[in-house]
Amino acid sequence: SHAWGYGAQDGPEKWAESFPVANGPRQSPIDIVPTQAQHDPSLKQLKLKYDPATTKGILNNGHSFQVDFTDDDSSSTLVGGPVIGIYRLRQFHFHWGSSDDKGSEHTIAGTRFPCELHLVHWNTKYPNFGEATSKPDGLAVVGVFLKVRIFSKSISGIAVIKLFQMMDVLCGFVYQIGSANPRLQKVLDALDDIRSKGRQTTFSNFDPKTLLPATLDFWTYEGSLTTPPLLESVTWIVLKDPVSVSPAQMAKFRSLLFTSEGEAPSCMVDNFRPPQPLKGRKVRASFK
Ligand SMILES: NS(=O)(=O)c1ccc(C(=O)NCc2ccc(F)cc2F)cc1
Repeated sequence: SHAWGYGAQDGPEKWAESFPVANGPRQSPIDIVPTQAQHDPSLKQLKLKYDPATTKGILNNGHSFQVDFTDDDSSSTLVGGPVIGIYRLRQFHFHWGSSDDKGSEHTIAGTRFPCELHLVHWNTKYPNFGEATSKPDGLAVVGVFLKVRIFSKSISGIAVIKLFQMMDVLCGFVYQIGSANPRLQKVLDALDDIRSKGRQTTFSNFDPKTLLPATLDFWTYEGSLTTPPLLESVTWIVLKDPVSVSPAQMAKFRSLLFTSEGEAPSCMVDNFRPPQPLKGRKVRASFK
């Protein structure tokens, strides 16, 4: 059966048994080595136009949770960057770890982030998402790293931290200075209603643009879905700049379950595939 997961019996090391493309020439994710990426001045600016009214709902699919969008018109699209044509937003979802030292799928020179956001788009030259998933230029996924920051302000903040740490020693109290991402919070607040696999709830009027960093500098390469069926149909667009997330917000991701109600509960954590062989592929950078 095609049942797959992230455990020892059904995880990424076992996927090739049911999905032989797992050992294909353009698998994702990969380790991105910035010094080996080539700046390509012909890459266009990435243009993301999202209409919050296309937000359809939020679902725990047993591997991650996703926010789905209506894609029967081109209200929410990706154009430019490395792609030709118009790609429609289908859904976004995340991959995360059981602790802050892992969780992302792509890595940057071996650095792993606690979480990675994927915004999934499909090429409107094909009739629908399902058709597009089997074409070499069918999908475009924007990857965004989430980074836990203790303090997101300037260097003076570090001085403040030093002061607090001294005070900390003196007063023995623990503080957590703003690293929470307020835009992410609306998504995380919906998770209480979709704790188990198969649960879905209403979710509306959300603009995914609010989850993106200030600059859309990116690396791009030709790859695949990072979960079975691992189809080699994705143009990956991985943003250079991370967005912030707090430890408390990470705990919220980790409160979800892989399992359905009634099954023995299994925490939804470490739902990431490790980096795959580059096999001669070139990674291009949109920035110097
Ligand atoms: N993590 S990722 O961004 O690479 C990713 C994005 C989408 C999917 C997906 O839609 N899978 C289900 C699915 C649904 C329909 C279909 F035709 C094919 C298909 F893979 C899987 C992985």
